[in-house]
Amino acid sequence: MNTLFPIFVKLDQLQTLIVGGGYVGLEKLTAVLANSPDAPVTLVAPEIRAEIHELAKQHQAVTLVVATYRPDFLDGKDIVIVGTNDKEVNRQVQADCKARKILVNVADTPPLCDFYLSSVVKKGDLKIAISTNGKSPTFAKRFREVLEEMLPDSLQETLDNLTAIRKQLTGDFQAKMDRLNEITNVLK
Ligand SMILES: C[C@@]1(CC(=O)O)c2cc3[nH]c(cc4nc(cc5[nH]c(cc(n2)[C@H]1CCC(=O)O)[C@@](C)(CC(=O)O)[C@@H]5CCC(=O)O)C(CC(=O)O)=C4CCC(=O)O)c(CCC(=O)O)c3CC(=O)O
Ligand SMILES: NC(=O)C1=CN([C@@H]2O[C@H](COP(=O)(O)OP(=O)(O)OC[C@H]3O[C@@H](n4cnc5c(N)ncnc54)[C@H](O)[C@@H]3O)[C@@H](O)[C@H]2O)C=CC1
Repeated sequence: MNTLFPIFVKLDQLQTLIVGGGYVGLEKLTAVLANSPDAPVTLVAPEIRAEIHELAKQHQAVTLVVATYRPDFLDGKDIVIVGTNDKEVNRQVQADCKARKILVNVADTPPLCDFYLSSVVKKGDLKIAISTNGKSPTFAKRFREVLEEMLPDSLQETLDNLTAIRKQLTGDFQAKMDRLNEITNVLK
């Protein structure tokens, strides 16, 4: 049973720290910015890949720090993603986060994660997050591609129309809900 509880987090309003500036750091920073381009993210590592420098240039709210991890990097942080090539460092960051009640993801160590990243399907304002409970990230990626292919671009128009109708509807909560259920019945 997949007991993970999915939520959609407003990273724009939170402070994120990524520890590690290699392939994993790049992958996670890319995932964050693809969803939340203006999120304030600090990435710390003694060596930072050129692609990460490129990304940081395109996203004003990203700060790169060339340094080895120290616990004070956690000051003021809400969420941490760690993926260095030093397992001891990863474990230390995780322990420091737990002590401060900061949510932490250790990229290649599921048991140490408070949350997992998901595969994300996007069609305009519609966003679908996929989890395989850590069983197969590759399946999640492929299934994302299938759904992306399947969903029509006109979905955004549908959502915009429904927003307009939703704003115009009068009556009590139940009446509005009944009307919206009726209108969207065609989607089934
Ligand atoms: C548990 C989790 C924790 C977390 O990282 O958050 C985790 C863990 C691990 N990933 C590993 C490997 C790979 N991960 C990917 C890709 C993605 N991994 C992502 C999430 C997650 N990965 C979380 C669970 C998500 C779920 O429930 O499905 C995605 C969805 C989101 C993202 O990372 O942004 C993103 C796809 C995004 C997209 O394209 O849609 C690929 C494929 C590729 O890169 O093409 C490979 C190689 C092939 C393979 O192994 O499948 C390994 C083995 C490491 C090793 O062998 O050393 C572990 C550790 C382990 O399993 O023990
Ligand atoms: N590359 C991949 O797609 C995957 C990698 N992994 C594992 O994840 C780990 C990281 O992989 P990569 O990013 O590819 O490694 P990498 O060698 O490209 O990068 C490692 C990064 O960690 C940083 N680092 C090392 N010590 C640090 C410290 N004390 N504080 C802050 N940063 C520090 C380095 O400066 C570098 O930026 C490896 O152990 C690898 O086995 C697991 C799954 C997939």
